[in-house]
Amino acid sequence: MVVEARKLSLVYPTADKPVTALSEVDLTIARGDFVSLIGPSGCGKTTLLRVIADLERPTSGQIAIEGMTPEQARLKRLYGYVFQAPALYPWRTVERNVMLPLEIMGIARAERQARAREQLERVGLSGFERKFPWQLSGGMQQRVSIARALALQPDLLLMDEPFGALDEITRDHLNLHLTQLWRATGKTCVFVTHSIAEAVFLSTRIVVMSPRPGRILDVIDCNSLPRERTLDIRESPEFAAIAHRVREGLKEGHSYDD
Ligand SMILES: Nc1ncnc2c1ncn2[C@@H]1O[C@H](COP(=O)(O)OP(=O)(O)OP(=O)(O)O)[C@@H](O)[C@H]1O
Repeated sequence: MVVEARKLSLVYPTADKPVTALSEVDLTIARGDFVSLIGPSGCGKTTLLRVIADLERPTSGQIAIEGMTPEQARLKRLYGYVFQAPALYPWRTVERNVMLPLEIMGIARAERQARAREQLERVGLSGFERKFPWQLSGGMQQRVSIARALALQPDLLLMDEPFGALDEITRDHLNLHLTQLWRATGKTCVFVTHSIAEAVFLSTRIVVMSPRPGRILDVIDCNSLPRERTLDIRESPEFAAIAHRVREGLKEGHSYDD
């Protein structure tokens, strides 16, 4: 298992009263899975992703990443993390943004550049190496941040609503791109989203979370959909059936506020 969490709880101590963000979460993620976390705003999706990434420590429960503690996994750079906003340095070119984590790791310049170019090609940005982030669209910037996460050659890719701020057409395009990239690389992905359609389109499994404190209400298998996904699968009855089950799960948690 790439991720194994047992009875994971996390309470944020705040000035007035403690906030329970996660409550007894059990989750296992196998190699090559694409798992989406979906749930209402504030239900603890980002917190769960941050616990996997060792950016937060759980208050109780256990979590292992490839059999290691999250800290060991972080130090071994087993994961790449893509944030909600692209978080690129405006004074660095696209290529030098992708090279930055490799620079920090002390990787030689030639290798850094080769890896950055390879990953930029993977996300369809060959030819943009020397541009600055502000010369690119929002969708392209987010592809740069995916390339940056991939440049570390992680086993696990953690993505926190990477396409949330983009228009629907760009989002469709990037979803298609991401599913192709996932198939080509065989990476394990954990993806936070608010969008039912996006979760169904991308995932092998969807984890439906309750409003705060975040608990897991349902884990939905998406393998009735073909592994190779094209945008037209969204018109299929299998797609509709899975989307329906996600919606029902969210409703059960009294969280469906559309
Ligand atoms: N550092 C913190 N200190 C105190 N409370 C926090 C902290 N970080 C998050 N919270 C609270 O914990 C709960 C879960 O937050 P989290 O960001 O994990 O939710 P989310 O599901 O990712 O939300 P969204 O979909 O809006 O991004 C929220 O109520 C949030 O206000």
